[in-house]
Amino acid sequence: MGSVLVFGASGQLGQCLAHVAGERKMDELVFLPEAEANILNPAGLRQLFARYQPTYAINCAAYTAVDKAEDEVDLARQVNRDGVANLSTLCAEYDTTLIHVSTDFVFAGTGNQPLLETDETAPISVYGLTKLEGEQVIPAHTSRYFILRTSWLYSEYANNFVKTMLRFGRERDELRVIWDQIGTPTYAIDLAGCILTIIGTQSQQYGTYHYSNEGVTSWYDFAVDIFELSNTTVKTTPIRTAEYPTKATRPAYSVMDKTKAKTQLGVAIPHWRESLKVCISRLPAQ
Ligand SMILES: NC(=O)C1=CN([C@@H]2O[C@H](COP(=O)(O)OP(=O)(O)OC[C@H]3O[C@@H](n4cnc5c(N)ncnc54)[C@H](OP(=O)(O)O)[C@@H]3O)[C@@H](O)[C@H]2O)C=CC1
Ligand SMILES: Cc1cn([C@H]2C[C@H](O)[C@@H](COP(=O)(O)OP(=O)(O)O[C@H]3O[C@@H](C)C(=O)[C@@H](O)[C@H]3O)O2)c(=O)[nH]c1=O
Repeated sequence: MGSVLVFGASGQLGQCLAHVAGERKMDELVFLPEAEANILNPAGLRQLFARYQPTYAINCAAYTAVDKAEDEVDLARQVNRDGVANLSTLCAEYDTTLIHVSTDFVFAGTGNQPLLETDETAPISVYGLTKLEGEQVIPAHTSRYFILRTSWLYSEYANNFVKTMLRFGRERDELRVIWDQIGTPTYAIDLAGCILTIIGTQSQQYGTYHYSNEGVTSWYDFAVDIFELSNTTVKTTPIRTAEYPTKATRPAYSVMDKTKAKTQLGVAIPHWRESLKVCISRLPAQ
């Protein structure tokens, strides 16, 4: 096995990949934080590809500030589209398989049935639009790619909804959380495991996949379970999206169907509540 370059290594998913690669004793991964590999710098990227001749490139680098993206359209597009194009070009040139991560926010979220990979995309936010544009540039350069669309990532690393809720639970008397946005949380450790399974099995089932944990919930119900599993007592009130105004609009329904990932990649997917228990047990008690 040749080397595996991980871009955006200091973000949440990058750190989860380091965790799982350590557990699986996969020492071919090279973790590249933005300071060592800016995906907007083609010359710097080229030097890395020339030096490592990677078999795989995993792209965890992204502009993920959903509300801020509404005001920083150009920057979001540069990172989420142009950076992906830079990586795809080099992957084609160096015979490198690209594993890229995308989002449920490529969908409008107006339906009520689990979304298939072939369902129509229609993003309703700048973040979602630029992530879709990133998906679309890849096949123009290479056919050896995996695009994994995931949703509601959380883990013990970096900033995420679980850690925000636990902090608010300590700091506030009452929380108001949206209950009319429905989706599935994903433990980023499980997603990292899926990515490393693709590499470990040298899968050639290229294409676009949905990968979240199993099950369905709302942000409100997710918050209630976070508090229950962490023995946190805080009044939590369900509210409608309209009562929590944000700059970006989020999909109302973004549950994804994972049949393709389970059958073609052979990955087992835990239920979100089981994975949440694992994450909470690993977070330091406050
Ligand atoms: N977080 C979530 O809930 C979800 C995330 N996703 C997708 O999953 C992937 C991983 O997300 P996650 O780990 O949570 O996100 P993070 O925001 O935690 O990590 C993204 C990383 O990318 C880095 N980065 C930004 N710009 C560049 C650049 N030009 N060159 C190199 N690195 C850069 C960031 O560095 P810095 O912090 O220094 O800017 C950060 O370390 C992304 O593609 C995201 O779109 C999909 C669904 C849900
Ligand atoms: C903090 C907070 C959030 N919310 C709502 C707002 C929002 O609808 C939802 C989640 O809020 P957050 O800001 O944590 O997460 P958000 O940035 O919307 O999360 C998204 O990030 C991008 C990167 C993705 O790709 C998506 O899959 C999704 O995970 O919870 C409340 O209702 N009450 C609260 O106190």
